[in-house]
Amino acid sequence: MDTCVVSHLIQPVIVGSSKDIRQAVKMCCKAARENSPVLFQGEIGVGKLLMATYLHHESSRLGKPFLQVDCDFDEGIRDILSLENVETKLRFLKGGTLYFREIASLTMDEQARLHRFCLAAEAEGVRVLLGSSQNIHLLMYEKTIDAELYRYATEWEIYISPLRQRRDDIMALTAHYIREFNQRLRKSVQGLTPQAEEVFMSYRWPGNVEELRQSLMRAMILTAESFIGRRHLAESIGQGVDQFLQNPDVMPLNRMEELLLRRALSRYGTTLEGKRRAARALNISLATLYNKVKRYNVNN
Ligand SMILES: Nc1ncnc2c1ncn2[C@@H]1O[C@H](COP(=O)(O)OP(=O)(O)OP(=O)(O)O)[C@@H](O)[C@H]1O
Repeated sequence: MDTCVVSHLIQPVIVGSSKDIRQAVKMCCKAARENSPVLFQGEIGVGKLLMATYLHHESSRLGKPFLQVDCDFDEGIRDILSLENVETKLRFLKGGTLYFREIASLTMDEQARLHRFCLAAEAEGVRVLLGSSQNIHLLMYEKTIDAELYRYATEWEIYISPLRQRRDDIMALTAHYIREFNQRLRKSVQGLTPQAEEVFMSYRWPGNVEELRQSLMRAMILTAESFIGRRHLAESIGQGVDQFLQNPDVMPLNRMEELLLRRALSRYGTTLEGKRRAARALNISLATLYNKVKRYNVNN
C-alpha cells in the first residue's frame, strides 16, 4: 500500500456552529463508538475527509494509523484492491482506519472489488470509511454503482451540506483561516472590509470550504494592508473554477463535468429556457442535464 498517504495525526479542528455542522459532528461522535462502515457524502471540498479524521480521533482507534486512499487519483488503486496478500498489506493498519475517497469514481468492476476489499479489511480489524461527492443514491437509481457496495456503504451515512447552505459558518471559517495564514505568512491581517464581507457572504462557493481557504490564501498573499478589501478578492475569489477553465490541468472528469455544468448554467440561467440552451451548449439532452443538475446539486 505504498501509494497511499498516512496522515492526520493532529487533532482535526472543525470550524462552524451551523445546525448542519453540529449535526454532522454529533453523528461522527455516535459513529465513532461503532465499527460499521460510514459513508461521508457532500459536494467537493465540504469537509468529508476532515470529518472522517475527526471520527477516527473520537474513536478508540486514536493512536492507530489513519490511511487515506484517493480512488480518483491513486494510480495504484488496482494493486490496492487486489485481494492478494491482504493480510500483509493491512498489517500496519491493524486497529486503525482506512478512508476511501471518491468511491463513485471507480468502475463498476473496481467498486465490486472495493466491496470485497473492505470486508477483508474489516476482518483484519480495520475500520472502513468511505467518501463520495456524487449522490450515490442517484447512482444506484441509475444503476451506475455496484449494488453490494451501495448496500455496504449506506449502512451509516453522514451528509455534509454545501457552504452556501450554511452561510453562518463563512465568517467563522474566514477568521480561522486568517489566523492560520497570518502565522504561516508572517502577516497581521485583521479581517475583511465590510464590502469584502458582503462578497464573501453572497458568493456561491461552488468549491465550498476548500475554495474559501484558497481564495483567502491568495488574497492574503496579495494584500499588504490590515484588512482584505474587495479589490484583493476580485483577483482571488472564484478562481478555483475560472482558473481551471483558463489553464486546464489534470483533474477528475466528474469534477470537470461539474465545473462545466455550473459555468453553463450561470451563463444561460436556470430557467427552463436557460437549461435548454445550456444543454445545447454542452451537447447533451435536457433530460441528461436534469440528471446532472440533480447529481451535482447545482440548482441551489
Ligand atoms: N468545518 C471545517 N472547519 C475547518 N476546516 C474545514 C472545514 N471543512 C473543511 N475544511 C477544510 O477545507 C479543506 C477541504 O476539506 P476536505 O478535504 O475534508 O473536503 P472533502 O469534502 O473531503 O474534499 P473532496 O471532495 O476533494 O474529497 C481542508 O483543508 C479542510 O481542512
